[in-house]
Amino acid sequence: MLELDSVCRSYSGRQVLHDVSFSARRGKLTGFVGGNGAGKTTTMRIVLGVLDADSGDVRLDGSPVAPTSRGRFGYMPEERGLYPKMRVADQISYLARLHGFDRREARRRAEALLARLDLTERAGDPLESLSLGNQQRVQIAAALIHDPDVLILDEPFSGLDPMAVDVVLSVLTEQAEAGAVVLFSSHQLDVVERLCDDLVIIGAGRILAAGGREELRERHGTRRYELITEADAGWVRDVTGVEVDESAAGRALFRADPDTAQQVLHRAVQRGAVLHFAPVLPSLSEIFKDVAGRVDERPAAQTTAQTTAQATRQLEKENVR
Ligand SMILES: Nc1ncnc2c1ncn2[C@@H]1O[C@H](COP(=O)(O)OP(=O)(O)OP(=O)(O)O)[C@@H](O)[C@H]1O
Repeated sequence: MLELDSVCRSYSGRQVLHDVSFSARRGKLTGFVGGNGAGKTTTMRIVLGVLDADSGDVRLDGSPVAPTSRGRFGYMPEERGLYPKMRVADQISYLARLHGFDRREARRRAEALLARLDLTERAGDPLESLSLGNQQRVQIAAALIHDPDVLILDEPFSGLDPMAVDVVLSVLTEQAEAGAVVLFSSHQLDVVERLCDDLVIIGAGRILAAGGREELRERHGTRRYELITEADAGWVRDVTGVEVDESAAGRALFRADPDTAQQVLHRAVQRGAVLHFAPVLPSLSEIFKDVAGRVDERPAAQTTAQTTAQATRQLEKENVR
């Protein structure tokens, strides 16, 4: 498990990370979500050791990350750093050689990985002649060439078409299933929601929420209920304690406490056949708005202390699990 514990960082006296604490489990895909400037890249660079934290710790499997273990880290940076004029396969096998593989093994690894990423046909072309989406797949190959134990990717899915997302996802999932930590940042909440097991939400340099996807959906946001009946469901609007968000003919999507929701169900049964009744958990974008909104509403002086306490509780819960 990769753990960050109270990591702080400032640039020129301006603090951009405030007691950042979270963990990413081996075998799982962990999505690191936040808006522009939230602190994702800074956090990832600290994990990789290319940037120092002002305070706090980064641990892998309970021990501080040593420079030698960082050799088993793979990184796909936000600013893509490959050689535009070099042929794709040459580039990837060159990186493999830098990781210590002999020429034959480096070539074998490069070919296998490019095939896995559907890039065999482009293996002999200069990188710059590929579409941006295909260049991005090459970047992913570069991060994976040495079978990293910890894989950190900055926006790996941005700019990929849905088929490419699926290809990259299956490669990352294989890496996680082989026991790696896989942490990637993204702005695309819908993509992260679909792909990740675990989520970490950061806003203005503070961890706002962290945990398993379903656990977060249970814990945050507004729980709603969906009722579909054969009869008209317009009467739901008149039930005390109910706020209807959407209604059409036999369907109502409403907010209510659990007891009131049960009352609605009983009344619906009395009125006719109930085709469907179920709680609707919030989407990740609803959770994101909920937790980000709550931070914005806090007085500035309270924010750090409260968020730290919240992040610590989350970490404790995760350690218990
Ligand atoms: N080298 C730097 N010098 C000064 N400030 C920096 C530097 N790098 C980042 N920052 C600031 O630190 C904050 C966090 O930036 P960071 O790049 O970590 O965010 P991010 O979540 O990755 O954003 P994005 O999604 O836009 O890439 C921002 O306010 C940014 O302006």
